[in-house]
Amino acid sequence: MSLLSSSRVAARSATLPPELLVACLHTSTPTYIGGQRKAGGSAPSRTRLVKDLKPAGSSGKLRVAYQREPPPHKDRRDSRKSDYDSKMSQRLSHREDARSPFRAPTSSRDLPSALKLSAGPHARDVMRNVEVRPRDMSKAKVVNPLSEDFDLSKSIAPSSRYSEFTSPPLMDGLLKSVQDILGPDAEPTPIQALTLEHILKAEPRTSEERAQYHQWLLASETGSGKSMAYLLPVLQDLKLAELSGAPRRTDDSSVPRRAMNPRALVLAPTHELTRQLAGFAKELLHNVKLRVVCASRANTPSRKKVTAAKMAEAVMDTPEGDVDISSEILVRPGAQQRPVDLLVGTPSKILELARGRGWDYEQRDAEHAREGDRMPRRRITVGEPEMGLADVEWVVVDEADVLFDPDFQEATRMILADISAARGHPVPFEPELNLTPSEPKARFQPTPVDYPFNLILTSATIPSSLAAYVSQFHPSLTRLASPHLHRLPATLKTEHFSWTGGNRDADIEHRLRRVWFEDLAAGRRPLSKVLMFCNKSARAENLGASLREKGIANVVLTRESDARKHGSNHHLDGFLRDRRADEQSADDPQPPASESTPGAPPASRSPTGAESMEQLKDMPHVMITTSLLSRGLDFAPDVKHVFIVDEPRNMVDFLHRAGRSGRAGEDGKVVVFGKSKGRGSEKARVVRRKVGALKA
Ligand SMILES: Nc1ncnc2c1ncn2[C@@H]1O[C@H](COP(=O)(O)OP(=O)(O)OP(=O)(O)O)[C@@H](O)[C@H]1O
Repeated sequence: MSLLSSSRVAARSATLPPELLVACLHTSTPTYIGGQRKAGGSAPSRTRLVKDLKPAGSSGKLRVAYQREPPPHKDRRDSRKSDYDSKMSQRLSHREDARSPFRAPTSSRDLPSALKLSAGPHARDVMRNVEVRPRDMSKAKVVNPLSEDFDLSKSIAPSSRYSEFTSPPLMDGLLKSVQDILGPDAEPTPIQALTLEHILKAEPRTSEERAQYHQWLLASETGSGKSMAYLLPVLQDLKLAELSGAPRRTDDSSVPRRAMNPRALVLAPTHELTRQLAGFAKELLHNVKLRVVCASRANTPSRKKVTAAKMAEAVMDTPEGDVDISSEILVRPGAQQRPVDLLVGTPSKILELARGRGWDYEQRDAEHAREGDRMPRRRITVGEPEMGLADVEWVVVDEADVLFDPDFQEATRMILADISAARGHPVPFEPELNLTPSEPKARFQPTPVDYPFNLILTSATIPSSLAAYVSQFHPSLTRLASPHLHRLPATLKTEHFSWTGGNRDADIEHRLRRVWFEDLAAGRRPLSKVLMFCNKSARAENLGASLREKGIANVVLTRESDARKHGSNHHLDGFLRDRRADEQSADDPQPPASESTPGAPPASRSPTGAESMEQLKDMPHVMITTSLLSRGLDFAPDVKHVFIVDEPRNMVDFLHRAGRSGRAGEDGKVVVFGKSKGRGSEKARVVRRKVGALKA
């Protein structure tokens, strides 16, 4: 029986007993390798598409469950450590440039339409919730694709007790900063209410409390204020400890003296995000002095990077105790090294600072090989540890589903293990992580890891890989979740745009111009900015060139873009949220709303905003990127539209891409392009149903 036959089986299943049906599928499951169909189930398979077909409940519906087998880790280990940053970029810019070995075949006419969506690493998340009715395949009902991965009922939901940023529990300085940033009437979002209630301490912790460590998972939809939710309790704890004179481990002369000695670390997957997070932490600390350093100097090759010792000295050289990462680090010989409070960086950068340059010897090995060096391949000595980790009491892993995904969890866990060792409580570290319990579920015993510091994991999506990691290694972790997790923000509208069948770039241009015509008609100024997501870098470049030819200025940003190499976020200027610009515009008089549209919302000013279509030739209002920029970045409120130009590979990526707009209660719209008629249109219909299932 071929897979076509999932549909035919489905159609005939009403007459088959379920056990027979399942057995029948299990014995003859076809397998697919790299898109090639192999006969039977005997070939060694990485991707197994059909796992089970069984009746769901009493409705008589059949439910198709799909499973992706994990990749053999060994194959990827060799390259894993080399150039982590570029791989992270690759990974984020999507899993898409390289054909995933887990892709489902897209050509087989026999496949049920739901299977024809190409499958990325989260294929299982996307696929497995398609319920197929025996008699009508076209009306397959889709439930939220992520709802099964993370059981919201096991999480703590927000209560009404912390519905205000009051003081206490928030210290005055932080409260003032929050009000400066969000306005005097700001109220905590649900995830912030949860962290105020469960993580934030109003009084300095006693020495007994300081010896007990906790783990939390913060899960809430995009744009719901998770950064502030974790920064407030961490910064307050650091300040209270400082004020109460709580001892640091490095006060003990037996602990080796090293550079920086941060008390808290925030890990994030991209340099752009680390810079934005560090900037945000500094804003929160406007009235409470603590030292925040961003460790990012972009994706420059390892040998050009600054060392922990140089950074520590540079921290001394600036009045705010802050490093200007865009300038060269000046070393002042003999400068006293004062400790840092909060360090924000990518895992690779933090490892480089902590272990010393050259920790990732495999990268150097690869460089030697590239340069034609005939030296025998050898393991290059790992540098001396430079940055002290003994004082780290807090670690936040932002975008935890990326940093604990199978490709990157090793570097992340390596940092956690290094900190534990530096704090005198080493934990076992296995480079390979097996998240699949070998024992039957009933006998499966989790293997908890007790890190000697407080750990916060946070993400807008908790896919099965992260859920499995958490259950296995942190079974007692406290789950704080917003009730809207795995949903699109309520203020984000969705639209499905159908390709006309002609030139697709022309279709995109047409839709783009409509955005601005609508703005003009409604008297909205400046004109909206648009963020476009493509699946491949080359596609992004081509689309950018095509729009430029039509007189639409745009910025293309992919992992190869030179603009990313300068160690600052200037390449994102005009698109990222910039509060200083917002404040300036608030001081400016507002232009009157168009007379032709009485009642139109007041227009806002932006230093980079175009007021007319003519200005769009010179002023980029379009940013074209891959999923590289889909994670965590807080785009400006005038980024009112997100265009998903290529079919989303999975719903996790879709949520993050779409969530760059409609943030913090702002209006936004996500436009999903797809085919509505003819061959291939079934894919778009499936996407449409899945997107519908994500609506708030
Ligand atoms: N209580 C609040 N009220 C209004 N706006 C808020 C509040 N808290 C945070 N914000 C704003 O919401 C925006 C989004 O916040 P943030 O980037 O932390 O979201 P996030 O949940 O981390 O999103 P993502 O999942 O995309 O990373 C920021 O501009 C922030 O200033």
